[in-house]
Amino acid sequence: MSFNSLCMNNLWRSVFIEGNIASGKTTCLEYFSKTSNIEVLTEPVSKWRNVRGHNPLGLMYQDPIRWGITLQTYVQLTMLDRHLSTMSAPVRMMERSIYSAKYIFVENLFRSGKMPEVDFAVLSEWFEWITQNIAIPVDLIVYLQSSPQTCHERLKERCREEEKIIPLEYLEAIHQLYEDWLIKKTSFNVPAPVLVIPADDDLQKMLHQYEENREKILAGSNV
Ligand SMILES: Nc1ncnc2c1ncn2[C@@H]1O[C@H](COP(=O)(O)OP(=O)(O)O)[C@@H](O)[C@H]1O
Ligand SMILES: Cc1cn([C@H]2C[C@H](O)[C@@H](COP(=O)(O)O)O2)c(=O)[nH]c1=O
Repeated sequence: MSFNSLCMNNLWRSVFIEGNIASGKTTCLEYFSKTSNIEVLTEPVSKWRNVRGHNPLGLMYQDPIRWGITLQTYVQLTMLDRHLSTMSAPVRMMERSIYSAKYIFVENLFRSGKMPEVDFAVLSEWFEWITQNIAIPVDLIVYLQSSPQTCHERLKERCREEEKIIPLEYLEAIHQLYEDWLIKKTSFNVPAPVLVIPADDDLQKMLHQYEENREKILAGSNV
């Protein structure tokens, strides 16, 4: 689809790229960032690692019961900021969303007993207020569906300091929450159609899959 036809038909599209930690989201976005007329918004992980000299991501992994609420409050704010920023191209591809922050990561902390009930209640009130009062545009969710084992391998290879202590079981829990949300659709509201891309393959095969799905992604449609 050409830039002109997208603009003329007022077809501005917002696509979330979802998936487990180290499933390949950033790599996928880097690939599409080479395409003109696509705006790519990666996750603000650098902010989560450094807010005014503090590292809430690192603190959360060290002591989730104490610092989970701190990280997740900041994740929610920075995601909302990303969602509400003015689009600079007819297609926006954004890494994760305010939805996955809540439905996957906050949920996982709470279910695993690592977030006190009062912290979960306060975050939930914030989340519900935001999503009921502020329009968050989304046309399509692309789910990079990878096995927790693959993610574990890639995570070790990437070697982000804060994540060195993540065990396979953590990735399995995140995987299950993603599957319940986006595949089985049994846990939470899914705010847009879902396009599933299997993501265990090597890089070359993944690039091929991205090409095969390019038109759907540009059109913001899973059919
Ligand atoms: N298809 C792939 N095969 C092998 N390694 C990959 C593949 N895609 C990404 N990687 C590597 O795995 C690590 C995590 O990828 P990344 O794109 O950062 O994942 P995410 O953004 O989902 O956390 C990086 O080191 C990246 O180079
Ligand atoms: C959205 C979100 C993320 N995190 C953590 C999980 C990872 O350690 C990083 C994000 O890295 P990725 O390679 O982009 O998956 O942030 C979190 O703890 N809570 C969240 O809501």
